Amino acid sequence: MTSPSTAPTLYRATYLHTPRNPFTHPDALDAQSDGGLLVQDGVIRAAGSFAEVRAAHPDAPVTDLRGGLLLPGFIDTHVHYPQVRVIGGLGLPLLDWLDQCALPEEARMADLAYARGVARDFIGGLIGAGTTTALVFGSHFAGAVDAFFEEATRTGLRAVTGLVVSDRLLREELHTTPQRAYDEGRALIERWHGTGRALYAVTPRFSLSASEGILDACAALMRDFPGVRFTSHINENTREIQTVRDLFPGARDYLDTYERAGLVGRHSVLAHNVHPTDRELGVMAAHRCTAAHCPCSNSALGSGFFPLRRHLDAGVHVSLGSDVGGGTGFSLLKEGLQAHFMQNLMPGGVPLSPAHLLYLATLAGAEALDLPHTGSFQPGRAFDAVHLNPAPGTPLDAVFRHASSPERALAAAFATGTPADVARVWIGGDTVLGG
Ligand SMILES: Nc1nc2[nH]cnc2c(=O)[nH]1
Ligand SMILES: [Zn+2]
Repeated sequence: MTSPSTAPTLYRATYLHTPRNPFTHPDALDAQSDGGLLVQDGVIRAAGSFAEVRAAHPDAPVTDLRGGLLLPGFIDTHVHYPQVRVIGGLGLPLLDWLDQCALPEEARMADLAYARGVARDFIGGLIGAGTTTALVFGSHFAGAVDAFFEEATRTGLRAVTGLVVSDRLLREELHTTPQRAYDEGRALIERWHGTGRALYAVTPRFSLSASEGILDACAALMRDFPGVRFTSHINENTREIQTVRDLFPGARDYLDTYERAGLVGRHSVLAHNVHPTDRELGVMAAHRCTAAHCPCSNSALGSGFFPLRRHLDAGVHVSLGSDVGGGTGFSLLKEGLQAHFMQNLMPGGVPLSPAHLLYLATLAGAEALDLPHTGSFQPGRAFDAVHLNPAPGTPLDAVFRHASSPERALAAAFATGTPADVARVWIGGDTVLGG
């Protein structure tokens, strides 16, 4: 039995979205300076100019959002739940930062009451930045992962997450065994995968902290529960890469440590990939897996410049991640700007237009996570949206009021927008912030 329909709403706004990929389609950006989106039961039913949608739906009540910009909700494809309270540990390279900043805090997640508070801080931060879907690196503790799914359910966030598993070289209290990794993962999958908006992601932390046995346990979960997603880290830092080489002498490269276990596929999202080989890029493209680019983190931890051109030339799908707390905050506007800066500064960088940045922050994530009902404003998709409406008197407000085109306003939103400019957020048609 389907539930009865609710009344439609016609949103009137300057809106922009990328129904296509601007790296392959030159006219990918759809910008409506006076646009209309008809939403019913959380789904976009009609989209276009306000005049056109109005004419077809003369009786729908109108919500007037003019004055700001309406964008699809942001999709963050790499962000760590237990690290929200340690954002800002600047000045350390990856392995020192893990030892000194991240892992001591992650050990605190053993305490369920603590974890519940962190889950609130974390999801509040995501939604406050306009993020409506996230692939979230979970906790090493199953209770903390439960707490996360509960908070995601309460808030309405579309969340893909799972138990983080490791069995070497971290801290003793963060280690598990292959059998426990499988058993706890299985219980979490059965409880949460496909429940409401929640999906499960099998998550070995990185090969550096994983034996072959634990990677095999991850592969067993992927085999036994088709449809769960996979995420981990790869090729982030040169010292990390050398250590992985030493730990897996039989592997051709870092990717091969995952590939041999059968963990590289259409539902795999590998974060960073700052230092890939050509072989790795070729295999990632062949398996249609995604590289999650985290430019603020790569800058803060000094990991390096992401070779976007090589990914695109090889045909590897790329999405965006904030990588909180190696990253510096939840805003995908800031990540887009930092990606733009880094591509500008590196030899052979890819010039990124506002359309590229919007795509990376929205549809690219939907494609990475295989969530075709999110990521753009095409009719049939869920109404996941963020309304940027800067306070009067702010520089972004001045640009918005004088912008010569919606695309200019979009560029300014990436250049100077922050969570303070997020006025309202919807997920599946429900207002989850503001309103
Ligand atoms: N940036 C980052 N890289 C990692 N590699 C393994 N764990 C982490 C983490 O927490 N953050
Ligand atoms: Zn990470």
